[in-house]
Amino acid sequence: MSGPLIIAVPSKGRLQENAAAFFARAGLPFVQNGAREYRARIQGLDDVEIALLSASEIVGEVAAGRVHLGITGLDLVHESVPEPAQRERLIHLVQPLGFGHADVVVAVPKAWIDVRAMADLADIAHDFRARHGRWLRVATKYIHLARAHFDAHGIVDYRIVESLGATEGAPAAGSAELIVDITTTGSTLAANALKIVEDGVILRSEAHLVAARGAEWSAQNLATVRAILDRILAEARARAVREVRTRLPDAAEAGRAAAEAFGGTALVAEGSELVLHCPARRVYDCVAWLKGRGAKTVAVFAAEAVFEPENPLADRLAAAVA
Ligand SMILES: Nc1ncnc2c1ncn2[C@@H]1O[C@H](COP(=O)(O)OP(=O)(O)OP(=O)(O)O)[C@@H](O)[C@H]1O
Ligand SMILES: O=P(O)(O)OC[C@H]1O[C@H](OP(=O)(O)OP(=O)(O)O)[C@H](O)[C@@H]1O
Ligand SMILES: [Mg+2]
Repeated sequence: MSGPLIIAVPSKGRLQENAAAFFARAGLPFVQNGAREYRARIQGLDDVEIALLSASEIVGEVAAGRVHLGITGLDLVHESVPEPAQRERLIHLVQPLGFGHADVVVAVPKAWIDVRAMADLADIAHDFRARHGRWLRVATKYIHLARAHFDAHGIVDYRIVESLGATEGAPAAGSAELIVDITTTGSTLAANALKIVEDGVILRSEAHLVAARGAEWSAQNLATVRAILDRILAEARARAVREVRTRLPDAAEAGRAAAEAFGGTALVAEGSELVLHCPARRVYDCVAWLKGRGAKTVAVFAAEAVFEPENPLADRLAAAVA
């Protein structure tokens, strides 16, 4: 028998709650695995093991092929495996998850009124060195992302000061002149009197489900991952549709026309019975249209899951790890 499918999920920090909620929504709730706090299981799936790690450790585990799947931020994926060809070879992006949005940005003191774009920063960096006899210092934990962006803008007169926390405080503390860090609402930057440089957005990040191309994927692991992705997709599809039920004398004809008009699907259109799946955002247009055709009672339901025969996420993943 092959080993379990291992999924690494953030155990702390910004992504933890959302990651657990994401699996729970798909009907895949975590249950604690006895006394081993850093391990959990998914209820009902015996051949899955959840490894609870920090978001940054997860990228390393995925890149090394020690886990099959992981949830982590795109910023960490790019920072941990900066070289594009290598990243492509090691990590398959299964799906963006719609949470954990954060931009990696270059930010300078608001008081630097002459610095608006990266080009201004290049001028300042050069002058700074001539004037102070030392390099401009950039505080960051995104060392590779910062270097690549500075390179791309032809900035060479600077030095990176590695920061492991409270990076935004570095300029005021005098340990660096500017920073590269993530921001979401901008409030931490504002509180520290920093502003984003115009072309200083290095990466727009979001939490992703990622797969390890270098892990050992047994046929059983692939089947399990397909079952998991089936449920994830079914939940996402369900959120996007409403089920509309009614009776009409010409249900078959009305079903065809409604499906075409609203971009939906007629699930049942026989005799006088009509069951439609309609995009959620168009559901009331669809109801009005059915009433216009003579429908009396029209009932609208939210679906819990909508399973379809095809699973493009699982197909792409299988191809990526083949
Ligand atoms: N303010 C934020 N809003 C939304 N997502 C964020 C925010 N800050 C960070 N993230 C995302 O969550 C990831 C993990 O950040 P977080 O600060 O939770 O990690 P951490 O637990 O501090 O990790 P470590 O201790 O390894 O640095 C980030 O890399 C980013 O993708
Ligand atoms: O733009 P904002 O909405 O203000 O968010 C940005 C801040 O959030 C993150 O820090 P976090 O609170 O996770 O603390 P940490 O640095 O200890 O990880 C990030 O490192 C920024 O400091
Ligand atoms: Mg943080």
